[in-house]
Amino acid sequence: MSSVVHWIVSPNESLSCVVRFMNKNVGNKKRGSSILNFSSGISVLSTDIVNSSRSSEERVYEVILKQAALVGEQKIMKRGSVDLLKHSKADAMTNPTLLNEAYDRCGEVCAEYAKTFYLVWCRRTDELVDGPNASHITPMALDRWEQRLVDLFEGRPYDMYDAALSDTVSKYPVDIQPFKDMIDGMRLDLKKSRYKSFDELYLYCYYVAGTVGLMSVPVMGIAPDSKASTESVYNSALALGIANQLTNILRDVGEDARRGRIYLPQDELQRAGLTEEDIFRGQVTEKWRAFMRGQIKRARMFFAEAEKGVAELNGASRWPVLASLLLYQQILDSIEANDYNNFTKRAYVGKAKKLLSLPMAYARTLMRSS
Ligand SMILES: CC(C)=CCC/C(C)=C/CC/C(C)=C/CC/C(C)=C/COP(=O)(O)OP(=O)(O)O
Repeated sequence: MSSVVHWIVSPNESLSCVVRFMNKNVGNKKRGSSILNFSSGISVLSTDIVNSSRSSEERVYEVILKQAALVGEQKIMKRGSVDLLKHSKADAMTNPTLLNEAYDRCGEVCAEYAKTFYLVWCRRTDELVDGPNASHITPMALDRWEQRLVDLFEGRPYDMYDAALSDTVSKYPVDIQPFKDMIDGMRLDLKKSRYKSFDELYLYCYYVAGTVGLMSVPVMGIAPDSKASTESVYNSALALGIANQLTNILRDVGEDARRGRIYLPQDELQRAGLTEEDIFRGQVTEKWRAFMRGQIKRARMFFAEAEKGVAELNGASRWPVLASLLLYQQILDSIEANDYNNFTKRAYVGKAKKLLSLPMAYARTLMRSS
């Protein structure tokens, strides 16, 4: 059995969102005060890969504001005692047996693939560009996938998995934008294998992972007694996605280079006196260690930002989120323990450490809620 804890966000909506830990393989602040600070001193440039003069962070913050507004609207609707379920967009799935089966199927997918954290729709999107058929994937296929997304948001799911998500988005204040942005991330991945600056890399991390945080919070819910602004909670959720993705990137430098990809800011590599050839050669030098120290420091800053938001989530979500944060963060420790050899040694967190993270996370969430 690979998983010790299997957490489901909401008891009956059992699964458009599932967190799994312990897999055998797993080797009212406003913007400006937080995320911007992470990158300052490293590089906040206005280089934009989406043909706009806005910086990536501004682009992402607009999505957060839209999401926060949606939560506000839902509160007003509830106060006006409108039964959201009665007005559900998901007319196609009024059959509860079918719907339960749809959620069960999603559960099976999670049980099969999830290592740390998992959303079925995200997995399927990722599979399009990273799965066995990835070499045949075209921008047109991604366009069709996006149309399917729009359809399911409008209550016209295409299959069982879509039906579960369609049901969930009809019941929670979930905005479609992060989902669309994730597909944009896949489009980007098809054509781009280098990142000029951290600003470019940040946008990529938002597309493929920050979006996951934004999709999750409306379902997890913010604690009713939370004093934090909705934006600040979304900001932390975004930070967790970014932190996880940066960690993933740092863990997989060698593996990615063997696929001809370098997900590291080129300007920072240059400043560290490193060339692409150094990465393809994969030698751990003093320059590489110094560069990696800076990258790890930045990833940890995003984890710290994320942690601030955990206490603001609904009680049931705090522990699994914090546990997943602590687990993933330890991959950074493991890169250090490997003396920064992320070319040929895979950084992973051992079972004992993983097991220990669970009660630690539990104790910390108890301390916060008391
Ligand atoms: C902190 C607050 C307020 C809320 C939490 C919001 C959430 C749930 C954010 C999670 C974001 C997330 C998990 C993004 C995915 C990033 C990522 C790199 C996932 C990799 O997952 P796996 O594929 O299981 O990992 P491995 O590649 O290590 O196997």
